[in-house]
Amino acid sequence: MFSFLNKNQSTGEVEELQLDEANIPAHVAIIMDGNGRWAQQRHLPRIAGHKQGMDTVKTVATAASHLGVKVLTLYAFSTENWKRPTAEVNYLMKLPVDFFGAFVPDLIKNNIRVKVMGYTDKLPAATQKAVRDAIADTQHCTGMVLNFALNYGGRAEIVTAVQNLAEEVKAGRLDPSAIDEASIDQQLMTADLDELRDPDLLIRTSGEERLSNFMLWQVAYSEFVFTQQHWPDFDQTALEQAIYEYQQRHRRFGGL
Ligand SMILES: CCc1cc(N2CCCCCC2)n2ncc(-c3ccc(F)cc3)c2n1
Repeated sequence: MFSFLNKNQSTGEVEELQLDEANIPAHVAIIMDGNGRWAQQRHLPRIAGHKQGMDTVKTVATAASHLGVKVLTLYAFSTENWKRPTAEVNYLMKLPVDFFGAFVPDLIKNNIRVKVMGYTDKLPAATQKAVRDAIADTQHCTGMVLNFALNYGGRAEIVTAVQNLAEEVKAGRLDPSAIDEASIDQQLMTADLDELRDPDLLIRTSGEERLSNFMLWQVAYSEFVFTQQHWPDFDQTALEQAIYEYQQRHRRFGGL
């Protein structure tokens, strides 16, 4: 059992809650929202929120790994984020470079492997190199997979999958009647996660209750937990609270 202290929202009392170690979600996906608002509330530039948010990535990845999560997917940059101010996009594109220098040694100590899904060929060369280095330097790790969604969009992912299948049909290698859910699963960017492709739990921080084009196919059966704190304020306790909420919905009572 993992126990943690929780402030009861209705009574205000602090209570000790337990997580069921046998019911930890294998794949947790997080939409890391609220970085800009966190900064603005402190009269800081928006990029200060992104920088603080990167520290939260390390805290939450370490906590998830210790809890026994097998895949942690983080929505770091969407295909829509290119519309943000140029200065902010340029800053964001440097974060994987900073991450690689600052956090990869700690990830290796925690046996955490970095994976990235998205249209990374559209990223600046220095960003692509940092991503390749983070993947290469952690590929020997056998613990939790830390999967960054980078220049990722759920609809674009499905369009690419359909285009690939259409090419197979056009080449005479696939009959349309043979296309099923498994065929599409195999064309998605999560295919190499095998039976851990689909998030068991999707968390979105900062109060918004939207998917924002994230893993649209894979979250078909996921539990959604929306939390109020901005991503830079998210921490191990917030993760434990979200998993506790997930477990209340997935009460197994000893069954499967
Ligand atoms: C390129 C956009 C971006 C933004 C970002 N933020 C900003 C958004 C939300 C808060 C977290 C910090 N992070 N944090 C880690 C990475 C990262 C990505 C790939 C990789 F291989 C290693 C690290 C990252 N990438």
